[in-house]
Amino acid sequence: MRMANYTPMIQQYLAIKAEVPDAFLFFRLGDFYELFFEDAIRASRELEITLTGRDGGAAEKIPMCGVPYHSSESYISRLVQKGYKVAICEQVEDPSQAKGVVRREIVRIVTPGTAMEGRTLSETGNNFILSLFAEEGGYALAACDLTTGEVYVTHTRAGASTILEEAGVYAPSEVLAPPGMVKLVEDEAARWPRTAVVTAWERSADEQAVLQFGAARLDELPDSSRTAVSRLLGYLLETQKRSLSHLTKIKEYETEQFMVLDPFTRRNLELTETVRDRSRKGSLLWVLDKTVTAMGGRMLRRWIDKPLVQRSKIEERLEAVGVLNQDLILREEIRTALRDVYDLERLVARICFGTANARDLTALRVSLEKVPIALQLCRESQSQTLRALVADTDACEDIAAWIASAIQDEPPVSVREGGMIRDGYDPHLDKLREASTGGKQWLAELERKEREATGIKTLKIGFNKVFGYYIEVTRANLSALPEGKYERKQTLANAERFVTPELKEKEALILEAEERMVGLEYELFSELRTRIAGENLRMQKLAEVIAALDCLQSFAEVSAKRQYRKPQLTEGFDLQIKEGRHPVVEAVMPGQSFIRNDTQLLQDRGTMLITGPNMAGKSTYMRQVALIAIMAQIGCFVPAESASIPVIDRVFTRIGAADDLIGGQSTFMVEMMDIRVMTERATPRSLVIIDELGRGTSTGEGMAIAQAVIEFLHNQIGCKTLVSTHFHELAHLEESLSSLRNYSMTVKESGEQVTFLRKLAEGAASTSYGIYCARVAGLPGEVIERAYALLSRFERREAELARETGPALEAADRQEAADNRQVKQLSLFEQTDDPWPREGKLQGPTARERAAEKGLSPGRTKEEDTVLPKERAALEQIRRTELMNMTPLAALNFLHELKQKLSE
Ligand SMILES: Nc1ncnc2c1ncn2[C@@H]1O[C@H](COP(=O)(O)OP(=O)(O)OP(=O)(O)O)[C@@H](O)[C@H]1O
Repeated sequence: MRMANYTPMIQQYLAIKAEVPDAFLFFRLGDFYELFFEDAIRASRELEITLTGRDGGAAEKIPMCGVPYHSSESYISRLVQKGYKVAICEQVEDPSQAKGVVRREIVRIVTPGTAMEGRTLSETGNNFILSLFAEEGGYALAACDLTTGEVYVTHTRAGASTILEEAGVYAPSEVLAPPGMVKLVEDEAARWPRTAVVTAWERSADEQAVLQFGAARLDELPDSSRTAVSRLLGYLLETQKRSLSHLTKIKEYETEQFMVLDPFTRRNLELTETVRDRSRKGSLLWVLDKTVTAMGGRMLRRWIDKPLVQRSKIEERLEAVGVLNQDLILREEIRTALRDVYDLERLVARICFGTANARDLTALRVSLEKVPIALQLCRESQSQTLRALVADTDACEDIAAWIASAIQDEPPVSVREGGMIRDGYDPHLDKLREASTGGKQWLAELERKEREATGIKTLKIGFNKVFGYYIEVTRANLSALPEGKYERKQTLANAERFVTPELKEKEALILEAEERMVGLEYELFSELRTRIAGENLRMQKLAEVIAALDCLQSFAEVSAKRQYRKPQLTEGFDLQIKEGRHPVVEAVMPGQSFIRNDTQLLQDRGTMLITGPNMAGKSTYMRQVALIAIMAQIGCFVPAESASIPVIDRVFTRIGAADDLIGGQSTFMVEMMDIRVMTERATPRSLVIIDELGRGTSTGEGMAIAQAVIEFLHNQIGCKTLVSTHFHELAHLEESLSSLRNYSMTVKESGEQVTFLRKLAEGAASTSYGIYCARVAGLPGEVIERAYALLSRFERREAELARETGPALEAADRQEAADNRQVKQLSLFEQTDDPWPREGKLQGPTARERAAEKGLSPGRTKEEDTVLPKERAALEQIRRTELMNMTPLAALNFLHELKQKLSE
């Protein structure tokens, strides 16, 4: 690009654009923001706006597109929502005063993590920007929501995966990372619930950090956390280019202070959004959220994201929920008072940011006026927790009074056109107002006098922006106007407009008063806004109390509405639930149709192996146990008649296999990686849930892996474990693993009909009803009959074979297991830094290989010798196919293929 040829303005553009190569530059030109060159081409595509060209001094026209200044916000937020950054470049001097090109500067860079308004923000969710930092032996994370002023920081020695896992909990929209970590973060971010822009960033703002948070506070933080905060602030200041006075408080926490829930578990349990369409509806949050304030809604989500592990803290919450649950009137009064409380956190942030208008101040006043009622209700309540929560709370009544005395009840949106400040607030403003009102009276009087003097009844005095005040006379009456005194200003179709020296003189006075009034109002408003901004810490504290109160009442409300019961927290091992229900499945089912089930995970029976056909309710049951534990630890009542829950340090789930295809890895590989993480991290205080382990590989291998994993969890870790499997052959484990118990989801068979009872019973299921499911899915009778015939033949063969070779095989297996268990299991889940363990390590010898070594042929039975190979293949295909996951069309195609193969 040859700069020399460009006009001075384009040269200015290029110089500014060089400062922000990774952002769209919105370049202010009069009433438009213009984009040029590559930015224009891309923006026209992204925003669907017309691309034009402009002469810029070079031979070819420069690509250009633009958006009007007054509607720019929606365009900016559309780009930001798509993950782009937008730099806003304004004219910073009065064009009429400028010599040469008007001076322009970037006044703010809006990025996904720093958007203060627009569609990027949801009212019920935070918008976090994260800063990660790594140094030898430690990792730190600082998180900030600029719209609410929250800043959190944590650090860990546990490794990158722990900090990345923690990062995911924030569902950030933007992450700053040291250049060396960017790739790692991007890979991890692919699993997060929302898209995050990852920026390489290393510039710190150490001095500003001291000013912002105080040296003493920063000194308390570990070095790595301090750097993460400082870099975050550096980025915020560089992009926002303004005061961030609402960022004052850093909240530090340890990851171990909360129950650990890895990203898979969060998703699988559908804590805040569903797996299928990522909607809030259908999630645990959706059921539990009865909050009435925006900040309560956000806090509830954080509570669900981070269940507590400190029993006393959980019990504090449960105590308040208990009182509010019992006392309907108190709960209703609190809800009513809170309903009128606006989003204090975001109001305060806008006030500090300097973007709040008079309506925001009114909203703050209305909110603050309701707060004392809510606080008083808590103070007088039976709940120790509620009383402690509000004990030292400052209701900020003085701030409400300031606003009440200054701001009109219904002020305009604009802060530049007056009409915001009350009479009596400022003597000078009152004087100007009097002058202006006096002037208007004078005009009315003049109109009356002129009508009298001329005898023209329709004569009137009006105002427009170009000519100011004028006297208007219709054409028909012009002749009645005396000569000399009236100066013609404007001619309309059937009227003429005049001015008189007297009118001109008064006009100057009136307009000057109005201009000064508007200016003065803005000054008074800004001064008040700044004064309130200075009190942000007090208001942020209050907002937090209100949010917590809202969450507690929300738990109480939902617990009362859905007949949840208070769980008993314990320090022991045993987890017992009587008549438990799944909170979400129950909520979407009509009436009382959800079938309740008990759970007993005790010291001597801590592993439940659940068999049962597809659709019997195994997954629902296992999730229900995890959700009840989580609900208890966030301090909510639980959907059960009674529940005794030991504090659980981590819930690990592996549920469902179809939707975890990341980076081209097979579902099975993903499953094995998850299992590896689990074997590394689970402790005796963990709850492990594994659904359909090993279904992604061949039956023999799948079963072998399932058994090895169950044995490992049972023998090496001793955690509470729920496993569902379609390998009903695994039921024999009950004999060798002392704490394992078989359960099944019962079904009722009558004739050819199978009814799912959804009731858990002790003992294993005898069959998996796969072919029954195939029938329900609509496969033709011919195939079903053939499948049943083959199955019974296989079962006969199996029984015969077991009689013939069973004792020898079992003895060989037992011997081999005894010899190799330790070695194999350890190599299977060997701790390694390699995130993708090599296949050899994962799989171990197959049943077939082992059998071959021993000269046996368990994988190739007599059945295989008697059944035609193509029938065998077809049968295997039916066995492996997940019919319930198929569309009717896919099932039909599948059938068609089968039939073709069989008739070949
Ligand atoms: N306790 C219950 N009471 C009433 N309905 C239930 C219950 N449990 C499950 N269901 C219903 O049964 C359906 C199937 O349950 P679930 O997915 O848990 O079965 P599953 O045994 O895990 O089957 P699959 O192995 O095919 O995943 C659920 O969608 C739910 O509607």
